[in-house]
Amino acid sequence: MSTATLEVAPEQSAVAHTTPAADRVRVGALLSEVKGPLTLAVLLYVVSSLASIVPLIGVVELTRTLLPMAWGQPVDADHAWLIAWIVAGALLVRAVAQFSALMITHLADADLGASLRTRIVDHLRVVPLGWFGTRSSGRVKKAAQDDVGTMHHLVAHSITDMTAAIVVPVATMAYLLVIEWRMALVALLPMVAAVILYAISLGGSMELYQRYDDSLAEINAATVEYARGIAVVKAFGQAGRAHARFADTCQRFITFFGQWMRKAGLSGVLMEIVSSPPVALAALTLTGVALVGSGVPFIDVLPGLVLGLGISAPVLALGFGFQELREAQEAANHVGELLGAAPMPEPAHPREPQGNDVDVENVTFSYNEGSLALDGVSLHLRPGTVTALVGASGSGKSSLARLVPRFYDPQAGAVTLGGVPVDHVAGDDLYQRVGFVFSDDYLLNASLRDNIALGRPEATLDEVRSAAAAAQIDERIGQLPRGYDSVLGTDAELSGGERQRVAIARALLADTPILILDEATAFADPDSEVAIQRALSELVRGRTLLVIAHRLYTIRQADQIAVLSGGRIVESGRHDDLLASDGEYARLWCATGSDEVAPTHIEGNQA
Ligand SMILES: Nc1ncnc2c1ncn2[C@@H]1O[C@H](COP(=O)(O)OP(=O)(O)OP(=O)(O)O)[C@@H](O)[C@H]1O
Repeated sequence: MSTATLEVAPEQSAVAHTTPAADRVRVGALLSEVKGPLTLAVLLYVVSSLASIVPLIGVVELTRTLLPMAWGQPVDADHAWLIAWIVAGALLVRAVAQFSALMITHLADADLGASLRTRIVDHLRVVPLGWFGTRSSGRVKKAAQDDVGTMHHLVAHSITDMTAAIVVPVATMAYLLVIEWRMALVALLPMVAAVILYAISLGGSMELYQRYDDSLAEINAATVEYARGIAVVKAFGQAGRAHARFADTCQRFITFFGQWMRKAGLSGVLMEIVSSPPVALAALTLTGVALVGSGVPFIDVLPGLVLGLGISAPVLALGFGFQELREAQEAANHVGELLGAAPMPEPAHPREPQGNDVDVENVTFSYNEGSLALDGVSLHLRPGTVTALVGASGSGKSSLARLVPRFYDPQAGAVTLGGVPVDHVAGDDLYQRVGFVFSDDYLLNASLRDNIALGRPEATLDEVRSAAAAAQIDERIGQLPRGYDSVLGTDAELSGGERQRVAIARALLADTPILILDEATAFADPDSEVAIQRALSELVRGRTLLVIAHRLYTIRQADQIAVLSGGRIVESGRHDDLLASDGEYARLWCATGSDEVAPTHIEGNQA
């Protein structure tokens, strides 16, 4: 391995993580769609590589033809011209073949990049909404951007470079063996030595590469953590400790890298030295002189001197090629992992819900094979009523709420909408009936008008404005320099509470009969609590609302309160009845709810 190949690898491999075996994808499988153009490019590179040797052979043959001049003998001028024309022709063929091959590989790369990105984006449309968590945007960015970029180098350059690195030495060797086999063998020696040293430096390298990737990932994570948390750690007077942790991580990497260099570096440096042109030239010159001294004609030694360098020089290119192949394999694994995410099955024969009753029937759900997030839960949401889910942190409120818009499918039991299991309702139909405002609600990098009209792109500006007015955000948008045309993040920045009101305006305009709301979201910004509360009162009117309640005082008037504990509904009823029964709700109320001064609350539709 060359020292160059040991230099800091591209960033993308630094954040690599171990891919589950099931999701590993061979690079070849990803490249299969550009197999035709790549094969053509490789063939053209074979031609170009062979053509690149011709001028060197031409020099030898020209010398052979013109050598008689040195002794004052006539030369065959026609033959000399023929060689010159063949050399010129070969140079032309080489240029055309190389240019065509590179054109083909770059076009194939563009096709492959577009196709992989399209496959990734298409696949994101069918994965369950629950797949999109905190890590998902990073994973998608890495696969669609970094990993597809890594494939670019392989497709556009490495495959052709490696073709040349194999064809040139093999063809040169064949030619030299025919002319003077001893020069051929000496020319081969540096390559053999380089390959042995490369194998030595590769010993255990897969494990070392993995450790290298892991170490870089650790440094990346430590850097991000340090940069993100610096305000907090400084405020708590712990900047020194945080820095020390970061410095420790770097030191561990330096120690590991030093050990690796000591182990693999020496053979890497030796490999570079033995495959370098001066070493090969020295060996060939000494051999040539010895052969001429023993009576071999100089003209038979000359080809070895002129072409011998071409045998060992490509070893480095092969080393780089293998390194790039390894990185492409890593990238292919990440892309495969993303494309392997199980899609949310769409019903083959969708059914139309009859009405807007939501029934959760004896549902059991877990995120993984560990503990159950929901255990035998049943709940009925009557149209036009407000149901609140309450319970301690981790009791399963969000999990239950997210089953209705099919973020996940339960392992047992069913969630039905209008009498039809939600997994039998077409996705578009489901989202026209069920809307949600969750804490991680995302506003697009688009105009406020487009953000609000997301669910109804055909809505007029007046409709958008009246939804915004009901959500108590119209006035604030009016104050922005470009009003409803303001683009978030470019023309306008909004506070957390204001963003929430935009999300509520969006839900209002989408006008779904069923709405699921994370109340913590709605009250994220205390300053705008009253404004948001007014917006919510609009939202509730005439709709079925399922609210994940964190502040009990806000849901005292709810039509139904379901109390969750350890993934089970342990109580349900209205506020007064639940208090009277002196159970879990009464305990929660005493612990939190009754202490609050309630400026506002969500009114039940039937209250
Ligand atoms: N994406 C996830 N992957 C794995 N486990 C999860 C995931 N989300 C939640 N859980 C687990 O499922 C259980 C129920 O969590 P859930 O978020 O539904 O509770 P919650 O009552 O909404 O909590 P909180 O009030 O803190 O938001 C918890 O044990 C939680 O750790």
